[in-house]
Amino acid sequence: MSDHYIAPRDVRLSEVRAAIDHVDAELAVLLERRAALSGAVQRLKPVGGFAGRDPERERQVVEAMAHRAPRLGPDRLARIMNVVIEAGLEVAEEERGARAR
Ligand SMILES: C=C(O[C@@H]1C=C(C(=O)O)C=C[C@H]1O)C(=O)O
Repeated sequence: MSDHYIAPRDVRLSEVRAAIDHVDAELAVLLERRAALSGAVQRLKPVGGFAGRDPERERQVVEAMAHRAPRLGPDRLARIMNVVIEAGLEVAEEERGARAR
């Protein structure tokens, strides 16, 4: 076997990793867009940011996503979306602080 031999499994691995990189690139764009939309909502609400958190709305978000992501299921999606939502609220609060300065 030469040093340049690439096992079929490795080809497959790099292909699948490339597919993951592609999905992650899309995910990053969607997460950035979601954070911007969440920031817009915070500016429209009477009480925005962490103080205006709406658990019922967050539950609805997860429930809707669970229909589209049955493999992940509602419990894992709730954990994922909690992090995503908190990240959006953090960005909104940082930007609000920057605007106030
Ligand atoms: C964006 C909102 O504010 C917060 C952030 C949410 C989100 O990122 O999906 C959902 C509910 C709220 O906790 C909203 O009330 O719709």
